[in-house]
Amino acid sequence: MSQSSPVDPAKDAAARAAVALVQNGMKLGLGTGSTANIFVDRLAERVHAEGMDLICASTSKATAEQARGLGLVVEDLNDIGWLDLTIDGADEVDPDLNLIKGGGAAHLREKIVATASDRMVVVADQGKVVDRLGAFKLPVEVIAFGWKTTRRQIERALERLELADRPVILREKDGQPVITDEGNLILDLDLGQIPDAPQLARALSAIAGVVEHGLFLDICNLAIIGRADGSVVELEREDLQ
Ligand SMILES: O=C[C@H](O)[C@H](O)[C@H](O)COP(=O)(O)O
Repeated sequence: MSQSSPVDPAKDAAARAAVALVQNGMKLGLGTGSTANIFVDRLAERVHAEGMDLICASTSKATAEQARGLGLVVEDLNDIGWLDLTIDGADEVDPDLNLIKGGGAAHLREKIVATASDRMVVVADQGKVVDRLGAFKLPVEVIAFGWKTTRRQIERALERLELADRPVILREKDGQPVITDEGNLILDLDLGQIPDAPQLARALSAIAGVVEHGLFLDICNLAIIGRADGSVVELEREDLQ
């Protein structure tokens, strides 16, 4: 996180509230993206102020570099084994704490880390809260080999789910395909609205060439939503059942 640019107060409020959940000795998953980056900054401040002893697993090369640069201990998930808590951002959060993630192309590692954790907590600003998932284009990580065929299979699956003619777009940056940390491509599904997220998740996971989609269903335990005035609202799964 660059400290030269002003920190978004809503993201900062959520990040600070999340740092308070961290306990000494924890094995902690670190997310990816601008809100997760602020969390890592605030976490490092507390770790140094209090002499905390943490071991972190990162969801991306970028976050690992940031965290190590701030003096945090980052180890391979294989060596850590299981995590107490993961804190990560999200692109959309619905009322059941289902998420769309992957706007930063990191959702594959993010899902592995989140599901290897006792708890996953999302930090986000109010703008990420939606009634129904799908306005944010759903990221799907695919193998580069035969990716156009995989795209066609995705389009066919969408047709079967009565989501025909929704654009499936290869993500590019500076005119080049975005390559994930795992060396794959990202297809963004412009769905507008997702009527049945579990059904879509199953359909995408069944396609050869799809590595992972950005739907995080029944994974998040708590969402800390920051507001511009610096206040936060906490949405817990238990509250919603
Ligand atoms: O791949 C990226 C991640 O899923 C991010 O956590 C997500 O895109 C949210 O990022 P930000 O906090 O920058 O909005």
